[in-house]
Amino acid sequence: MTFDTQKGKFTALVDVDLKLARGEVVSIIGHSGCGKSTLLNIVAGLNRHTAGVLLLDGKEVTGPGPDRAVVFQNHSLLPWLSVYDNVRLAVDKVLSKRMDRRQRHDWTVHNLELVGMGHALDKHPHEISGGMKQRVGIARALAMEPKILLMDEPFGALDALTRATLQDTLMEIQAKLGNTVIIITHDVDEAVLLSDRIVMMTNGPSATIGEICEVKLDRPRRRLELADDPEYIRCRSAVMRFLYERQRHPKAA
Ligand SMILES: Nc1ncnc2c1ncn2[C@@H]1O[C@H](COP(=O)(O)OP(=O)(O)OP(=O)(O)O)[C@@H](O)[C@H]1O
Repeated sequence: MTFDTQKGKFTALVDVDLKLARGEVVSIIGHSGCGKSTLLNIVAGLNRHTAGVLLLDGKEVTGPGPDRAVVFQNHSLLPWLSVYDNVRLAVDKVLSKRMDRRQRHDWTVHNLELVGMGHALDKHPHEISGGMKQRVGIARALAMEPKILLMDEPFGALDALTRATLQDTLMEIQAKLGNTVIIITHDVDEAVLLSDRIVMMTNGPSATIGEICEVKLDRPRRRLELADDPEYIRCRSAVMRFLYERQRHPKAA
């Protein structure tokens, strides 16, 4: 991925070769500015990659589409619409050919209930907490039945307790629905807790995949039980070593 900038060409990513299995949860971790969002935006179709190819179910994708829904760090809800209408808008846009009005209503409510927001359908974004807004954002993304759920630091702006609750919600939903998820995070514990694989990016410019850690922990995962688990500790220190030993100095890397 090369950007044209005022100072000339800037190569953000090179040779990123990654294949996800259906139902897999993969997190992307790396220092600030290494190109995580750029990579996610390529998958989302928001960035047009300048070389290489992106395949989904064997077909090339070249732009955004409802088969890839994004949850951003800052919810991106429409402030003038209720919680219900924020999700309903996406449902109407994506599913009106397949579902009649009644079904679209039920589907909207169902997805909000799935994330624990069934009690706040008529509230507006300014009336609910940051964690609740993220829940609505996740409901909106899930309601589009994407093949891949793309999450760009979805819990990064939340306090630690709310973050933990939402991580648990995400794991419960993923266990139920089998979603394929790519999640960007800065949080090593979050990466180990949520992921089947952790993709560690080298520092930019010309960032690439440095290492991949496979997390061989059974599901469901419970954070308290994991703290002393040898596999948890192994993955955690593998990521820490990568980030703070090998990729510590951006220039040298
Ligand atoms: N549209 C653009 N034009 C020029 N350069 C860009 C553009 N988008 C991103 N970059 C550059 O690409 C590099 C990667 O940016 P990106 O936002 O993907 O990093 P990141 O790993 O997501 O960072 P952070 O963790 O801080 O969010 C940065 O050097 C950034 O300045």
